[in-house]
Amino acid sequence: MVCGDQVELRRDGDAGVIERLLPRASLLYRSDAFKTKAIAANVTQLGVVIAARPSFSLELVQRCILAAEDQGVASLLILNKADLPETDVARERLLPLTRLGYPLVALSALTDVTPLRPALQGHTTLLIGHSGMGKSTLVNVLFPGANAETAEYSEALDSGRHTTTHARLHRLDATSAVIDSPGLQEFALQHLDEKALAHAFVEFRPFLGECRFRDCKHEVEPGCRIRQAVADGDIAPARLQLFQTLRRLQQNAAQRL
Ligand SMILES: Nc1nc2c(ncn2[C@@H]2O[C@H](COP(=O)(O)OP(=O)(O)OP(=O)(O)O)[C@@H](O)[C@H]2O)c(=O)[nH]1
Ligand SMILES: [Zn+2]
Repeated sequence: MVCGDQVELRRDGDAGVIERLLPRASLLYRSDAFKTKAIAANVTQLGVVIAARPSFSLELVQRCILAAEDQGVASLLILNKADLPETDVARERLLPLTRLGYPLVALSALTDVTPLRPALQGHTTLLIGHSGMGKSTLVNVLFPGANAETAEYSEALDSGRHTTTHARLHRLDATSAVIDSPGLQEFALQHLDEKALAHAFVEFRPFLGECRFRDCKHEVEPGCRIRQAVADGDIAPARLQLFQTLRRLQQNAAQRL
């Protein structure tokens, strides 16, 4: 069982006995060099916490979104530290994603998180963010008393305590919740095969299955519909490049097994 799972309980005096694990609407995975492990179930929205400072990796943000897409989970860009003057630059760097339709909410966790609240409504949101983006600050403001570890504690995590981190679900109201997982910076992607990976790129979807060759790698093959879409301006070249990078990584991972 993982965080976010839903179960049927049977009452047994003061206790409850888990009778049945209900089917999962989604399941997200984390991974290290050795294995891939389920981290949270039934997430309906991924909240990627980003900030202008320290600088963030656009590739990492995209990898998280792709893992979510694979599970049919929506993504929300949470641009924190909006008080920083470099925020406009960060917003511009995110244009390739907002253009694809991923919503962006800018806020400053230090001063006011209200811009975020409507976006959390009705969702089970899993927060993810690279160290220093302010995810813990945000969780602490949303859930006073939850005591999410801020910077000092995370450094202890980096010194070899990764395995003890686990996800925790905080309820906002009857239909909304936020899952935080200390130390979680990335989801696993390498378990996706080539087809699933291509499908995770939302803008590829209308063209998939339309290449001349069924096993087209969208590389040099004639009649490639995806490369045609890039030429037509329907797919950004950088996104196809990211796909190729991840496809090769995934191929190498498969060969190692
Ligand atoms: N200027 C500004 N600083 C912020 C904001 N939110 C958080 N910070 C600062 O950013 C730093 C990192 O915040 P944390 O909440 O510890 O970051 P985190 O993303 O949880 O990082 P880890 O704990 O390392 O995983 C701290 O010094 C915060 O005070 C904000 O809205 N504006
Ligand atoms: Zn193709």
